[in-house]
Amino acid sequence: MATSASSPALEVEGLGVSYGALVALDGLDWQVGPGEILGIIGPNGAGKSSCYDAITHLVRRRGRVRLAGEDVTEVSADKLAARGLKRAFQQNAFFNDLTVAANMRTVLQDSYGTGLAAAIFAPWREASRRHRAEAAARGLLLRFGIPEEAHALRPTDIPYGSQRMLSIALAYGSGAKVLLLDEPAAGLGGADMARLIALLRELKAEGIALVVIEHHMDLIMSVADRIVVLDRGRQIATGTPRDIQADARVLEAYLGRSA
Ligand SMILES: Nc1ncnc2c1ncn2[C@@H]1O[C@H](COP(=O)(O)OP(=O)(O)OP(=O)(O)O)[C@@H](O)[C@H]1O
Repeated sequence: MATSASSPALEVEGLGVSYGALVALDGLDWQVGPGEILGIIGPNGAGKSSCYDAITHLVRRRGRVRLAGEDVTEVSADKLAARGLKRAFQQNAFFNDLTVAANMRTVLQDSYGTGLAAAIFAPWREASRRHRAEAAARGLLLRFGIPEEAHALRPTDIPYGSQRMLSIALAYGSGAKVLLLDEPAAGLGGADMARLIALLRELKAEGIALVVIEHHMDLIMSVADRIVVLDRGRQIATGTPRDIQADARVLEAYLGRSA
């Protein structure tokens, strides 16, 4: 069996999804390594989100999924997250009755929680853990570019750019080996876009494997190491941003469709 040191961080082989008679995805084969950014692009309805649903085991699918060389095709979504495969969704998903800081603490709970017995019989330990959880949440929020003054607010009361960063921070949680991002740049303007690009490069430098679905071509062409192009559920091209920009099949998929 392949070792995790020599294996891709995430690999899909023959990945396919059908919704009833509709084949939304067929025969996808790609991999992403630690410290690499893989872009996934394609026209609306090409199958990009279905690809994430298939990887994270939210839909029935064909093919294999491997995480650090280990076949995880049959592993459930929550266990995949525990193994470091994390996903941020296209729509921001927060606990809206909690503050930004409390949202962050909630996703860190598994790493810092003590359980009921400890809370009752060793409350000092619980207090110390809570203090560490608060410090960790604050540190993560700052690292993801969410300023201190936003921490006590509700997520929907902070600027939209910070909401997008918060959704990535919540997905990252206590750490990720592979991070799947679905249109992180949607709705972002200039300064927020620059902040996002800097963050993606930081996560890459940390050795995280990033997979980024994106419609924003300038962003994906500037940050991705390689790009997979989907069209009508099929992987029509794979290569560097330069290869992809020169690929006639890609231009055809985006521009040349007559029907
Ligand atoms: N739950 C579902 N039930 C039935 N069909 C679905 C379902 N989810 C997606 N589809 C269909 O599968 C195809 C692929 O959809 P998907 O959302 O994966 O594409 P996408 O590339 O992410 O699109 P977009 O860029 O618009 O988000 C589309 O034809 C879509 O209508």
